Amino acid sequence: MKHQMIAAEQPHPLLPQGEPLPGGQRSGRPQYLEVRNLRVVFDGFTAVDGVDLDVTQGDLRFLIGPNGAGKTTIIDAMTGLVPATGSVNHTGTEILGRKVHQIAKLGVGRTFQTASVFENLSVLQNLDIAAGARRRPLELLRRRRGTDPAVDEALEIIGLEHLASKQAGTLAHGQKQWLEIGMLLVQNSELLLLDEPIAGMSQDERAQTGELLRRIGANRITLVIEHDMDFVREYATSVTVLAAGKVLSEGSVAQVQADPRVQEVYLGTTPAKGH
Ligand SMILES: Nc1ncnc2c1ncn2[C@@H]1O[C@H](COP(=O)(O)OP(=O)(O)OP(=O)(O)O)[C@@H](O)[C@H]1O
Repeated sequence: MKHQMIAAEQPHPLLPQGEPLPGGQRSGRPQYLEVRNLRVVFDGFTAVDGVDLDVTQGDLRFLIGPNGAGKTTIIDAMTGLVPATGSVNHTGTEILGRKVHQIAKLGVGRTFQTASVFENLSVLQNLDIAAGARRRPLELLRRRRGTDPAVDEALEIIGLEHLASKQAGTLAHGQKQWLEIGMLLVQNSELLLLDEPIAGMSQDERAQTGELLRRIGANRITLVIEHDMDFVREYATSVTVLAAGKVLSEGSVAQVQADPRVQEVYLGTTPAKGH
């Protein structure tokens, strides 16, 4: 299937703009995520214990921490999957307490550890369905007359143009994850919450995913949960370390790695006196 070329003189908001930077965009009015005192309690067990987070558009923030630290629960709370208290502000709009589909409509997109694509449909059909979620009636009418530029752009960005007509269920593990990310792109998700996107990937797929995150992270707010420290070192522009439901440390990769509290949590070493 032939896809429409993207006119260079008409950049679409999906197209990458530069590279992610520590601290995110510093000019204009960047979008932001501001989490305050986020708390999730399961039957008396506090899984997320008063978390504050600030992430600016253009920053590629990684959320790391030992098993059970509360990383996935934070994303679940932000996307309406578990009840929480506190505040989650997406560029001036409070999203905590809203329903899952309302949060998605407010530009918040997430992926799961296991990709959730429609296995029996083609790559293109998956993207088309995702795009349908954001189309207005006029756009739906226009859609019937040709391909949706946003779908073509997403195919290009995730590198699956050559597999557009392939059944999603037959894709390699990494390709499914990229398709899921593509589905968020066509929904115009401005805030991306990605839960261990490289889990189970080959070395090649990891590198390609890292480059994909760089391409899409430059003009979005991106929070990535990750365990693989080599990947974090390579691609994070900033890191938040979580332990026992609380933020333990935050900063550049070098800063958090040098933090004795982080070393203690990861390696069980005793922090030096005075820290
Ligand atoms: N639905 C639930 N009911 C009860 N406890 C839960 C529920 N979901 C998570 N927990 C508990 O909350 C804590 C945080 O879990 P969470 O999955 O957020 O950790 P995580 O940092 O993402 O861990 P991992 O890196 O292993 O995925 C864990 O102790 C977990 O057992």
